[in-house]
Amino acid sequence: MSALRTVVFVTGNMKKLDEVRAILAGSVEVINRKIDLPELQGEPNDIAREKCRLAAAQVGGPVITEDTCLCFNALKGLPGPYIKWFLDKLGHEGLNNLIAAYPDKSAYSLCTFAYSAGPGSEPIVFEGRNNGRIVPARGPLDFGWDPVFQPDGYNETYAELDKAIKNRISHRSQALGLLQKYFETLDQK
Ligand SMILES: O=P(O)(O)OP(=O)(O)OP(=O)(O)OC[C@H]1O[C@@H](n2cnc3c(O)ncnc32)[C@H](O)[C@@H]1O
Ligand SMILES: [Mg+2]
Repeated sequence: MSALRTVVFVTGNMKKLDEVRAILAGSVEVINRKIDLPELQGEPNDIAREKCRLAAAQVGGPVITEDTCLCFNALKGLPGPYIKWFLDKLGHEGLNNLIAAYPDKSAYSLCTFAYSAGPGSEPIVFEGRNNGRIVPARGPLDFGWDPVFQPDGYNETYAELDKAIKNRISHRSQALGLLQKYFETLDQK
């Protein structure tokens, strides 16, 4: 059997780290570096790439980074990459209020992982997306906007779902599935 691949994941968010470790368990060993990286404004893809370039430069070696968006269709994709600040300022109720005037409560969670082989090496991005809708908060309050996002096909919010189910269907697990496939192609070289 080949040795586990080890990768440095630069994030300040320990809940993300827990999920990434759970999803990649048995295939990739994840080492955390907690560096607060500045984040660009703009499109999710560009934000994710730039975050990864900065992380690779700081770490001086191969890294992964991740940027998560929560996009409301009634608001043409906003708050998107700015969800962290909207959630901080408005809370779960405020997120619901943002779209109170719109009949369309549909939303999607979008996760963009970026991998750089090291400083100067152009990041490669892997996107995962899960459709759902915004609901009044239900379930444990310990991870971001999980209580207000109900994925399509489920009667529970992300927060209410068993962690193993969230980790099977989430934006994050879909993006990591693509990253794992990419790592497999590297292993074959
Ligand atoms: O250091 P980084 O990796 O940037 O960590 P962060 O917490 O700043 O994360 P983002 O910049 O990607 O902002 C995403 C926001 O969405 C939250 N979030 C991320 N993934 C989530 C998930 O799966 N469920 C609920 N909330 C999530 C997270 O707590 C932030 O408030
Ligand atoms: Mg961040």
